[in-house]
Amino acid sequence: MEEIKVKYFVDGIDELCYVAGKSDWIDLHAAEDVDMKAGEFRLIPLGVAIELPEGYEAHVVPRSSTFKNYGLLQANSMGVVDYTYRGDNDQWHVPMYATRDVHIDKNTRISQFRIMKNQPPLVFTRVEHLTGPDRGGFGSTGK
Ligand SMILES: O=c1ccn([C@H]2C[C@H](O)[C@@H](COP(=O)(O)OP(=O)(O)OP(=O)(O)O)O2)c(=O)[nH]1
Repeated sequence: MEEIKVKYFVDGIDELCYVAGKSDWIDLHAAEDVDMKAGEFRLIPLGVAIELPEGYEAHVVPRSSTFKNYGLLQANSMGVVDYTYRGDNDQWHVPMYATRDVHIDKNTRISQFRIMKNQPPLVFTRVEHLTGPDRGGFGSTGK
């Protein structure tokens, strides 16, 4: 098992828990009570900073039930936590947009994350033409 250091910014939220055999995504908790009005945007603190293993990043997405239960949409669709975001003050947050008035209790599980290997270093070379077969452009395969 990979050991990962986690700093908790507040008391009263559950510690991160890897549930073997169910899913390898790990739930994240709101670190404070949150009240939002319909149409409001808020950066909700998740109460943790995490020292990611070298060569990894984390992807943060909503739990499947978050919209149904709270009417919240993650404003950046998916959060990317870089390997370099790993210091004492690098608390994770989730940007949320409220589609209705909502109250969320501190410690509510609103998001989930997993870690992913970084892609290899890339070099981009400008060319006039590509050598691959043409697929027909955006939206060309059907309705
Ligand atoms: O949903 C998110 C997305 C990002 N982050 C943190 C981790 C990430 O490493 C850092 C910066 O994110 P990113 O590079 O995507 O944002 P930016 O808008 O380009 O900001 P920066 O100027 O800090 O790079 O913010 C979160 O806590 N939650």
